[in-house]
Amino acid sequence: MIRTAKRTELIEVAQGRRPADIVIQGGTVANVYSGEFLRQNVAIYQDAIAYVGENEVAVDEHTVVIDAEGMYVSPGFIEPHAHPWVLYNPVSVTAKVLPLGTTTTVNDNLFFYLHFGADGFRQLIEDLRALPGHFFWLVRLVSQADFPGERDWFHPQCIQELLAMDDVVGTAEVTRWPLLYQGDPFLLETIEAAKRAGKVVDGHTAGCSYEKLNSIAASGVSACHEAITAEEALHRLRLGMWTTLRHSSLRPDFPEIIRLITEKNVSTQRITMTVDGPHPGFIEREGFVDGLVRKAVELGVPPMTALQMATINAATYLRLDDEIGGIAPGKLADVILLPDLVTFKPSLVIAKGRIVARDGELLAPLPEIDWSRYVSKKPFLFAKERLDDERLYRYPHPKPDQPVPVAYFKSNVITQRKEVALPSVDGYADLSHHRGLLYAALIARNGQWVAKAILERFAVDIDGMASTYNTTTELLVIGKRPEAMAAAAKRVHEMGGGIVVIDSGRPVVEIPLPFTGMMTTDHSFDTAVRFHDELLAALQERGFPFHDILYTLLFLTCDFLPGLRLIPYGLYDVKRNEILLPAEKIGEKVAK
Ligand SMILES: Nc1ncnc2[nH]cnc12
Repeated sequence: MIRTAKRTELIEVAQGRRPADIVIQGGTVANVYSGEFLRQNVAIYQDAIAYVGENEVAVDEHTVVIDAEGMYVSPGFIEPHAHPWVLYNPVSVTAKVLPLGTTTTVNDNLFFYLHFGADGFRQLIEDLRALPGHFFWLVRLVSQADFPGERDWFHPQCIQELLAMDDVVGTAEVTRWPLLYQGDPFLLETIEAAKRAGKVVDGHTAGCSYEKLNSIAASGVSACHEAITAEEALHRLRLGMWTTLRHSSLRPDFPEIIRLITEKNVSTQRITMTVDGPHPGFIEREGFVDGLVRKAVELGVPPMTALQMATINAATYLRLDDEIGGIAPGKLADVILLPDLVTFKPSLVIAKGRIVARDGELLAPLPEIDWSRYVSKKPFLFAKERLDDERLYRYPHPKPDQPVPVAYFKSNVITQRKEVALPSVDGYADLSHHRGLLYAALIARNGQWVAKAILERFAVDIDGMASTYNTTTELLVIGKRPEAMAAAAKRVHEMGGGIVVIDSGRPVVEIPLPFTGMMTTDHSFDTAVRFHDELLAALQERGFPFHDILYTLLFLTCDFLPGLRLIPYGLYDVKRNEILLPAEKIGEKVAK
């Protein structure tokens, strides 16, 4: 990491021979190394901490002296597993969470890499270096929905070149973890290379048994955030993995999982926490890492332990503890002032030695990003009129005596295969007598294929909606009326990506997402919150029975969660690893 303060100068400040830039006086320092709270002064010089102790340090007329009487002085929070694309974008989410005390985020690169490749992603890394706070990356090794050419796109050389960058601290979660279990050579070689480069290997072992976790640990995975019970978390801890406790909008699991600490009496040294890319409304109402600390303490975790998990533990896992994660001389000056250890809402945030936020207000300037670099000039490679063809959305059903596999939503993101007998009209399934069944189609943005499914228990009364917000970022279209589905799909096509809901022939929700089809280019976080809240309300009014619509859309097209999914190869049964209905080529017959 780059530090501008020279060590010789830090030594001079520590000895009172050079004035500090910032002095925080009279506060109680949370020493996350020793686990003590100590009444001490902290001196900052340029971007680093120079002194922590009881002495008065040298000041001059330029020194900012902060009276921290009655306050706790804590290291800035670290989010070790962020997904900066949930309608918000890297800039707007940083603007939101920095004033909440999160001075470091470590971010998944999935959609940036999928859309821009290694060169474009490198450009984005450079553009985002101007963000206040620290913005690190984890790089994906595979996508979340296999597609033809995936292995060429995620080329070992590209990945290894990215891993050589200082901004990249490791490899990102491999959601298709059975590949690791089977010892996939590309993954194992890249993991080995990452380790040789001193980087971490983030994991994603949802639903993995203790026995199978042994193989995953053996493959080199160093952390996992997918435990949903205290027992599962303990398995990961015992097998030497850094265990990241998750409390997210999709899975607010702390009340259960925190029992790892409050009941099982384990060492917390290798436990960290994540909000795992929550939807914007969740951050608005529950906070970010501050919210995790608050919740953990509310559930009985001692405040020091919660602070350690949110700071030094994360930094140590990330191999950044020589630079960040604690308040000590020589470390980068990421410091927050907390009026109490209940709300954990900082009144002042210092990142890299600069005051970047006060009382929840961002003070630091945001970088001017030239978004036109990242907004595709041709988000769809076919004319929108093609989307009028209703056969794109109808499910083929040439043999009415045989049942049709239906994806039944058991929960927000888990589906179950059901076999349903349906009538057939002109070779297509007729859903008109089955309230609750919907058509779903995933249409390639290049206009070459469409994958189809029938859904149950999504939103019974939805006429039509379309969304590039899904893990393929292709055009996902859902509804009970093909003409409304076509209208929604065409509107998303016109917007160059986004989400549209059509009811009774008119749009009731329109969310433009020109940045990869997942994000706005708006620097205002409030815009993302408004979009999210409108979408969830519109869907719930139309029968959506769950709490997190964005994750339902995101994962309907993934290839790793049970049971039926729409992926570029077709309708996919994940457990059986079987394509039940191959994607149709969109030829002259279907789309003229
Ligand atoms: N696996 C994942 N992919 C995309 N966004 C996410 N947010 C949380 N988990 C995610």
